[in-house]
Amino acid sequence: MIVRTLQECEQSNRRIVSPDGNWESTRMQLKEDQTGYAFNITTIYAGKDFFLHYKRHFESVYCISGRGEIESKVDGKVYPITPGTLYILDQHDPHMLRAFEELKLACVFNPPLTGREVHNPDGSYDLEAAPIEA
Ligand SMILES: CC(=O)NCC[C@H](N)C(=O)O
Repeated sequence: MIVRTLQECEQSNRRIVSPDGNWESTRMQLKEDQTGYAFNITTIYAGKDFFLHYKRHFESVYCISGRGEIESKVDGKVYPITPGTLYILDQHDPHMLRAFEELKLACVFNPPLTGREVHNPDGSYDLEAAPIEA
């Protein structure tokens, strides 16, 4: 069994701040845990509006707090994000993410993140980013 707290993870190199200034994410569970998926607590900063496209990952995102929306760039549909909303990117869907207020999100990735992923210019993550201790 592995037990970690958000507080201890936030105070370690598991907390990644996006260089584009849009978000930060605390990587609580990673590939090195050998479970086949990763679990992160992500904060999207208020007012941010940006493009994401996980070409090599599936992601499920559960809203804990805040208010925003997700727009599919496949069909243009817009879905509100409020506490209790889960969106599942099961088709590697390109999308816009908008935070009207700061969003606190619980995010699961398959395949698992390796540690220091930040977005490529095309909105994707690489499959093997540097580990957190790098
Ligand atoms: C919702 C989303 O994908 N935000 C970007 C950060 C990501 N959740 C991560 O933890 O790397």
